[in-house]
Amino acid sequence: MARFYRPQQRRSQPAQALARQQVSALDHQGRGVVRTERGVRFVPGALPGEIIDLQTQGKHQGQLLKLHEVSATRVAPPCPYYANCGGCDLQHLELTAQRRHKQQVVTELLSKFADTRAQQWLPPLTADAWRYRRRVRLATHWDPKRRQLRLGLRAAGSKNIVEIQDCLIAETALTALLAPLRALLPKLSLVHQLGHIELIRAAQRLVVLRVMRTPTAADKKLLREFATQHEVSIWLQGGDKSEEAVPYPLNPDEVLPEYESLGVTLGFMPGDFLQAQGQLSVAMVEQALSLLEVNPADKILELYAGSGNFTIPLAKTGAQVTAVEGVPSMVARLQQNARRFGLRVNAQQADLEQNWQRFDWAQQDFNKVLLDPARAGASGAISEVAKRAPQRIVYVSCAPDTLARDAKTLIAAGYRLRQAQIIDMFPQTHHIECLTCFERER
Ligand SMILES: C[S@@+](CC[C@H](N)C(=O)[O-])C[C@H]1O[C@@H](n2cnc3c(N)ncnc32)[C@H](O)[C@@H]1O
Repeated sequence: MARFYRPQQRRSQPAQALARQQVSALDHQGRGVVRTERGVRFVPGALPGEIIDLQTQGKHQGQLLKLHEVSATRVAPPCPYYANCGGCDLQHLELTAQRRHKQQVVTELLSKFADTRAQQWLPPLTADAWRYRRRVRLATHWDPKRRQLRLGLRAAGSKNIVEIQDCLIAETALTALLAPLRALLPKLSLVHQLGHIELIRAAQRLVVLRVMRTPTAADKKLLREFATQHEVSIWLQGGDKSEEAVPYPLNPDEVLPEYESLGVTLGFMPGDFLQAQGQLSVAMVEQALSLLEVNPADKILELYAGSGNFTIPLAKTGAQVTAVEGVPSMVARLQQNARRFGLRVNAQQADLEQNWQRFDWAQQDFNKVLLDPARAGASGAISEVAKRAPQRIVYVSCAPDTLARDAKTLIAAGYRLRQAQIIDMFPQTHHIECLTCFERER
């Protein structure tokens, strides 16, 4: 019989209490950094300058046990679910300090990974710090014995559901639906086959139910009554279709939902990407166009275009725009949105991490590029962009670590980082959105 080498199971380290430790910094995930005698510990909830007791967890984590000296930037977290939910993991830090921290994180990562710094930091672009999210994903669990529904948010880094009556970062138009949903869902025959539920507030209010089977006629009747009573549009996703199933409206004559971009109203589908905050998204698009200094003579390549949030305002300036997006249905929506305004946009579907030689659109010249990738960044795409040597590049990022990695490629290709700016899209959380503008020097 064949014999295989079996590596020994790594022993987990026993937890240890460490007294009176100094917190030296905040890391890019908003955790306090403590340099103990036996290595660095990352402690959620701890702030720089504080003296704390902590309990070690695993190899590098720590749990905050007691505060001895408290930072002047600490505030009482207003959310009643703060201790269990973990979603708004910076709400114990005063708002201006949160914004300062985010700028510092981007500065440090750019310096560490790209050996560069912004020639100019613009003041953070801000809007409401609470009640700002226009999209909330709720988890559900049905206990058939007790006939009880759990409806809430998934605790950070866990599958546990934290039942909530309110969420202080979600728009009230969405949280107002929590109690009515709690009353409705147990009446549905498919309650035990419910997945997550998404609440969206764009021009309309939407409730998107992930269901593992098609609702019965009685379910549909209840859902329609709910839709009328609460003035929401209900969409269903899943049923007997695949994971990738596109949401479909409960009422077949439902119009396409809409959201606001800069000076335009655009159509989208519930499964499409939508920026977290409405008002700030519009301001961000305006700022990106301003940094790009768009004019009608420009030939612009826009990458990770979604349903056209930046594309349509770009094309409205009279510039020639080629917009590339990976998800085919979003490309179709982008084309629809361009037609809505009688604009000519060269909308293309492509996986931007593939070799660009095979893409016809990539063989043209562009003098400016705007890109807004997902958290993974644009490691393959950014090299292709650099090879084409556009004069100016505006990079919108929701992950400063991948931004810093990609910035390294641009700096090596002869670009300088002219401007950077924090977009405070996710206040109370460690998540960072940031605008950067690169210019070719040589
Ligand atoms: C942060 S969203 C930005 C969307 C749009 N700019 C907006 O403001 O609504 C990133 C987009 O990149 C797309 N995407 C992610 N990876 C991609 C890839 N490898 N190739 C092409 N598109 C991709 C996603 O589908 C998503 O629409």
